[in-house]
Amino acid sequence: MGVSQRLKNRFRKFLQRPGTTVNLGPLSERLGPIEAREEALKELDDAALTDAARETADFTEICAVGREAARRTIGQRPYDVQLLGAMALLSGRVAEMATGEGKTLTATIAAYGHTRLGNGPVHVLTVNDYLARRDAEWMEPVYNLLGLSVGWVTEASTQEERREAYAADVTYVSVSEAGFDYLRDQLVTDVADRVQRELATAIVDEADSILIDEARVPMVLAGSVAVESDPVHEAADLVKSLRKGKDYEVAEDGRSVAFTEAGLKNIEEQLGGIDLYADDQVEHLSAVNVALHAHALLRRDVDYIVRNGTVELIDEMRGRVAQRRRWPDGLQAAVEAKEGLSATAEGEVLNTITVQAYIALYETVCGMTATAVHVGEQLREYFKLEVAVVPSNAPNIREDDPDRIYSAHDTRDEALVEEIKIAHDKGRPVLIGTLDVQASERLAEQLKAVGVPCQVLNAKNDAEEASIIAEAGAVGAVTVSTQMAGRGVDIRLGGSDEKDRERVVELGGLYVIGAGRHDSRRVDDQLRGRAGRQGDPGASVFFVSLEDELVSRHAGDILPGSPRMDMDGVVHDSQVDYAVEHAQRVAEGVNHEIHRNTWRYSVVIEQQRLLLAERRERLLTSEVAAIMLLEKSPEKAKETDEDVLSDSARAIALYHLDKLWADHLAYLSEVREGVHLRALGKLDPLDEFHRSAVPAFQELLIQVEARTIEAFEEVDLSDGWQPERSEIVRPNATWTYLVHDNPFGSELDRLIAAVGRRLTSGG
Ligand SMILES: Nc1ncnc2c1ncn2[C@@H]1O[C@H](COP(=O)(O)OP(=O)(O)OP(=O)(O)O)[C@@H](O)[C@H]1O
Repeated sequence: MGVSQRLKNRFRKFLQRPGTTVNLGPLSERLGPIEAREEALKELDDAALTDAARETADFTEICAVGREAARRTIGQRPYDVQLLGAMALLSGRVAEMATGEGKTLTATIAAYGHTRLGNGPVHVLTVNDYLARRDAEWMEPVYNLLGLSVGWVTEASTQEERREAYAADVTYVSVSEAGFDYLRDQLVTDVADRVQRELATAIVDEADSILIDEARVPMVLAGSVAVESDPVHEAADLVKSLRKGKDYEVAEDGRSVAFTEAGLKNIEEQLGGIDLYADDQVEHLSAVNVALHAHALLRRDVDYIVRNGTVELIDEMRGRVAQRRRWPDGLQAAVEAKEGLSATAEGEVLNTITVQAYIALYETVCGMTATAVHVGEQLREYFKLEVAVVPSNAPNIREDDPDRIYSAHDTRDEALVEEIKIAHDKGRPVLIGTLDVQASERLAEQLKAVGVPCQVLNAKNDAEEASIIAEAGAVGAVTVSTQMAGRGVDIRLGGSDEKDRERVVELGGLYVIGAGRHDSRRVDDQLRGRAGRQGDPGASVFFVSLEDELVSRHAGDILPGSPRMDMDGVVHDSQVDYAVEHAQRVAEGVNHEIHRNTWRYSVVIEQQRLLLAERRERLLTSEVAAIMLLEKSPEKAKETDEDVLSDSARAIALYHLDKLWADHLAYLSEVREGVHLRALGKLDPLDEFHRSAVPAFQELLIQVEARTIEAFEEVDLSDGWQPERSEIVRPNATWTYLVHDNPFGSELDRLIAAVGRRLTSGG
């Protein structure tokens, strides 16, 4: 039986797998013809191969040529499953491929293919700068032999470097840098200042993470304006002296906190005897509520760390510092105040777009990840993307043990340390995934106490994390990592050079232990996937405590009072197993609901953005503004020199369009918060939002014209067009950031909750 036949048999099994929505059968039929081309392509010299690469526009030939180019340049002949993945990407799917299957090379063949199919330029969107650069540099020889240029962008790239990178056929860039570049390009007043070309094809790496988990994250471009004093910052001092249980109560789920009557009175007195619920005290009420949240619910070293005098957020999903992320402004300031730091400049928001809306701007989207099936439905709902499950190259022989569940943290931690020590004493490499930085550090201490040295990979040393994780498979290595730190880096058995591979194989391969289940099964699966790559031996297990936040928050009420345990304190109780699974499902459901809600609100904004972008493009690249002025302000327009009219009309119209859009975005976010108040009056908040957003946008379009005419009539054009003499002052400095999820809902949600509590308690 030939290789292709064996693979076909395995594919057949795969095609029956539930959740597989795309039939890979027809694509796998091409593997034979691809292989049949191999010998002939090997005969070609490099120049002839490049010529061949430039000629084809057919899946079979694209894969055959791509395979030969990879073999020749980086010495890796793409496996059949990689070609199958590449074809899935070429047909606009999300390919699910296990960790270590070689998605980087798969994406390269797909990127090449997309350019051949006329879908270029191609952006490969990564989760971080490190991977953008690494993958572009690694794959460059392959691209070059295929006759393509490749570029990469990181946060440190200059304008010129960015423009050059985007001019390449294929560009590797983190999704946030790409989004920021888009936002900046939307504000240029000269076409030549743009860095990106059209958004044609996006190949999304770690697709579930970017398309689902990060989807609702707004990317923000702000311009410098003076920092105003922030009442929230002042409120931080007020809440410092409050005590839990007396002045405030934290809800069991740890996600909300409310003042007690005594606490409120205390605050009201400190504020000089005001009534916080009086109509004119809304700002104070909201400020002290936010301050209380920062004080009582956000934990240093779990939710954020303080480094170099600033608050840096820890990304819940990845457990590492989220670069340049902020909470919504009030909350960020409250946490800064809590830590005694001065508030960072806030600036005026010039433009913002969510990751999801940015991705939607591409003509063609496809992606790859190890964990797509679980979010298959959402990928279809939000991006019309289907998942294609690509079988692994070698069968997965990793042993996934059932969870070990303990009733309390103490017993769990003891057992966990013991388990690590036993494996370590034999020399078996162990990778432990913890839920947060604090847990990592606590575990490291506990391991040290029993004489087990370990490497801690967390938010605080992310610069080195790639090289540390690369060695996590070495003999005796113990690596403690917060969730997905170091993602995308290969863990080879026996160390990165595979020096002691045989010994580690004998020991059973990499042992992955989760110190608690994550909020999503996908993240658990990603952790497990660290072991058992390419048919390597390996094992995984999760050590769960019933005191873990996930379990107590979402399944506290269905846990049996006294679960059955064995002598070692391990719980053996089907009801408990069920509760743990249930807790994770609930957490996933909550996240999905939040995502859907944000999305429903953003649909109308995104339609408006597209309309506005079209209008802006016309202003920027044609004479529509001048023509409009000739009609609406004929006297002055006619007596103005043609070039001066063209320049001034364009600049003035663009300025007002951008300014009005920024104001519109601010207005919409106010409306969005405000509509929740109206929700109390039983109106549908989404309808209400539309009722405000639609006319406001129509008004904006009218205003752009009106203000342009007005400004044109006022400006002195006697010495030509001199922007500095006009009212047009564009921000001289801009910066970008991501808005982190507000973990507690919007400020107004909380306010309503607080008001609601007060009403229901008869206050
Ligand atoms: N066809 C091939 N032949 C030999 N080695 C390969 C081949 N394809 C990929 N590799 C190697 O496999 C390793 C994993 O590749 P890669 O990092 O692209 O995997 P991945 O699927 O992206 O994994 P992750 O999910 O961790 O990001 C790399 O070291 C790469 O060099």
